Amino acid sequence: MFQLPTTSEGVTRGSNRIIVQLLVLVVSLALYSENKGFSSSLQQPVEKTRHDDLELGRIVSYWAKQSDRNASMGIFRTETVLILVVKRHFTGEFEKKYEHIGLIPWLINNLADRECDRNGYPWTLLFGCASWNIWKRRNQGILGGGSTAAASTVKAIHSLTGDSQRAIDFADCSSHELKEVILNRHGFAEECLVSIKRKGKKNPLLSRASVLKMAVSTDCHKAQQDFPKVLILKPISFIAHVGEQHYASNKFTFLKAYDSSLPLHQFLSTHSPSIKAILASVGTPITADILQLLPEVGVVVTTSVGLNQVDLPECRRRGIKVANAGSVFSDDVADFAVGLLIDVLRKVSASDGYVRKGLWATKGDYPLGSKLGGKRIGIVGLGNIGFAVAKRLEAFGCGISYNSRKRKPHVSYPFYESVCELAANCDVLVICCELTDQTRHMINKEVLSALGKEGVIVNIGRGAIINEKEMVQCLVQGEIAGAGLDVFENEPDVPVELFAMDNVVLSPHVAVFTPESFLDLRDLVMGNLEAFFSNKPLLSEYGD
Ligand SMILES: O=CC(=O)O
Repeated sequence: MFQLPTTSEGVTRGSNRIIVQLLVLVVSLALYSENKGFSSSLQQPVEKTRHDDLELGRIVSYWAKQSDRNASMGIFRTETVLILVVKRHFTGEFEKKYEHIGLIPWLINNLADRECDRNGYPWTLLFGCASWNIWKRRNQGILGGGSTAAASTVKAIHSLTGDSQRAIDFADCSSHELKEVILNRHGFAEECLVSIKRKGKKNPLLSRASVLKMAVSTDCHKAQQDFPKVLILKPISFIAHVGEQHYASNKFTFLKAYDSSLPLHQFLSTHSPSIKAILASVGTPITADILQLLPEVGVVVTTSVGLNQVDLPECRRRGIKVANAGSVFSDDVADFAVGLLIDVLRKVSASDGYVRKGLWATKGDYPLGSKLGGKRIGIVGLGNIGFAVAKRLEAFGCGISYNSRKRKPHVSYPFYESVCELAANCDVLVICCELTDQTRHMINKEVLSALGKEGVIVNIGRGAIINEKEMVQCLVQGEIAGAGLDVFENEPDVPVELFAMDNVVLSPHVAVFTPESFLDLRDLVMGNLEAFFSNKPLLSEYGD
């Protein structure tokens, strides 16, 4: 049975009821909130129910799903905070079960009060959930789980959102022994204690809630000032996708240049002493000019696999570490590459358009596509992604050969030192390499001519690896058979000639993105930043 750490049975039962109400409320909230607003019925006390461990597990599981779904649909995003408090013996099991949402590791790392409570109850954190909106609307504190709960919750809220005002608003509760718990057990600042004592003397009626507010205010403010900053220059779409609350840490805070009205130059100069790291996406150039303004930066963490947006030589010169998205996208992007190839060969999109336009009935059958099995595939760049593409196409019965900077000693596929030679011996080229000075426009007219009239090119690397003008010309003149393109030289601009071609399949640089890979990316990004701030090796440090 799930129990609360209170001194008497009566209080325990009372607290249990509040927790149960809270749980039911949040589950209801998840159900009601989608496009419906919050029903007033949510404010009614709910019937007392017995929740054993199984029930608790089910609720957590339900919530985990809701929270995933809502994060990916962008409904709750920053509005909802989940704070879980589980018995100590739960944690190992939960850690495994819910590691995909990163919640339990977050709790374990971030909530300090994991030891037994002072009554010796062998469990750790409080279970509670809340939505800012609903609590703000009701203007009511929620914390019925005792002082430990109150303090944990407030700390968690601050850590999750990095927003002390929210934590303070939230803390408007009347819980027992807050002062003792917050000041002594949670290590709030000494000056805060002094100030509270002074105020308390002047006003003996000073509420516990005010004490908590002051304590949190001082602590949060201090903590926020002390945290080193991670600079974000432009909005990163996948953070919004996963939900910004999943990017909180007690080791650093995010500093968003795009939220400031200051010109970038001025903004960077103002904050440069506290900026120790940069988080950048694929569309955010990290140039020598920017790095020059940020002498304290020690790491650039990117949300992309490709690093062509980062001035790598300048980072090397300055001793700045660089971490990329490692292999989190490899499977998704490899699936997509195979999808593009099948689409081009078997004319999936083209015949879809044919049916939709009603041409099947009027013009008869659509021209047949060509078989994938047996095709000779040339992989350009046999890294994680190239290898994943090769494995998949091997399973379709294709023959694989490759070109890479170097021959891979443990790979049995035939290796071609020259990409032109590879093209001459293949039916399909799949571009999986990085964009560098060496690979820019590596796929030119000569390579495409070597690929030949029956040849197909698939590009999920970077647009500029192909000389786009020459490729378009080859397609227009029928010098190659088709193309599957996820990336382009000047995104989001796509050569208009391609729009009319049935033998070309286009997608808007999405090959890497799935909600599932975003969650993995979140863990990797946070892991890299946390590692940097703890002086540990980065999880996906880029080395060439
Ligand atoms: O294109 C996307 C990436 O490099 O991750």
